[in-house]
Amino acid sequence: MVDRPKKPLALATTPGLPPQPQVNFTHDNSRVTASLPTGESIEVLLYGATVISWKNRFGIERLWLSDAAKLDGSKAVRGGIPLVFPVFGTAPDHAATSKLPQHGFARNSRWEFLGKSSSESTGPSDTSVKLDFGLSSATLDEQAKSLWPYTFSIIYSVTLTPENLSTSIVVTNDGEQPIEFQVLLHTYLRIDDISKIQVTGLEESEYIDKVDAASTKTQSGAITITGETDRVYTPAKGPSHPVVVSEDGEAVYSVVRDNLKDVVVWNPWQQKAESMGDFEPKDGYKKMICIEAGSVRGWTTLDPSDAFEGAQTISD
Ligand SMILES: O=P(O)(O)OC[C@H]1O[C@H](O)[C@H](O)[C@@H](O)[C@@H]1O
Repeated sequence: MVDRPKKPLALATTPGLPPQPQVNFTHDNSRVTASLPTGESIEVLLYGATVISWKNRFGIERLWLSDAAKLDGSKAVRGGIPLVFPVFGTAPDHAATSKLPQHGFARNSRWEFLGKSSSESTGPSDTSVKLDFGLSSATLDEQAKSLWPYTFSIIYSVTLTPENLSTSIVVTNDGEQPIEFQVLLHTYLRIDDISKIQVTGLEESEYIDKVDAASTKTQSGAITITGETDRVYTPAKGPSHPVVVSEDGEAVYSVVRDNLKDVVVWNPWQQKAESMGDFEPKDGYKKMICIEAGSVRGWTTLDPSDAFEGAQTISD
């Protein structure tokens, strides 16, 4: 049988109104996909609301996803953009989150798909699409609820435009006691060759070096990756100052943050990649770098009825 290209889903038009932007969209029990008239596309699993694919208009994948990543809900996805909430790593000394698994429950929970909206300003060439996902104490599974018994709701929005991908999180405290949390957008960016990578935008910033006894250091110059790297930066420049990943001197990604004060830079390198059962191929560490926007040094306190919003925009 010959594989025919799928026909774009034409959205209904109403006489008198301009035609709706044409976004190709699918939604089933496990994932949501969308693509723009200009060719860019995204794929999001309901498990963890994990973005597992972001392709540019030429169909080239921008996110790294392990060949051995579990996509069936049995384990957090190794790759894409897992969402870390309400704890980064583990926090044995922080009573409220001490019982939670590494990186919390958001990446292991099944999210609800709340809907999509698309918009255009001048025509199909600038159509964008936003997908909204929800997780709350009402939909959280019993086990996670028993480990973190707060009343909350989260809306996570993934917006694709021809120029960039944005992910934003809004956490609301619907309960009667303050909530303390950490949050991180754990983005695995796909690159060609780690030895040619430079990360700029974090010069003069203080960081915690997790591979050197959590010592505090100050970045001098651009970051290059020559071994296992696991650092929590608190950027010296504001969130709108981009963190740029360059390959062979050419900027390949730029990450701008909104209300996310920290940036984690992670590459497991050879030995750690070997030790992770779901990391394939084993030399895949040469093809990825995690630039993770979040708020993970200390805790964000959310009073009853308050909401926190944080976002990142990645341009390629
Ligand atoms: O293996 P995971 O639980 O997905 O964590 C993967 C990595 O996430 C972050 O980048 C942390 O800083 C690392 O210490 C951790 O190894």
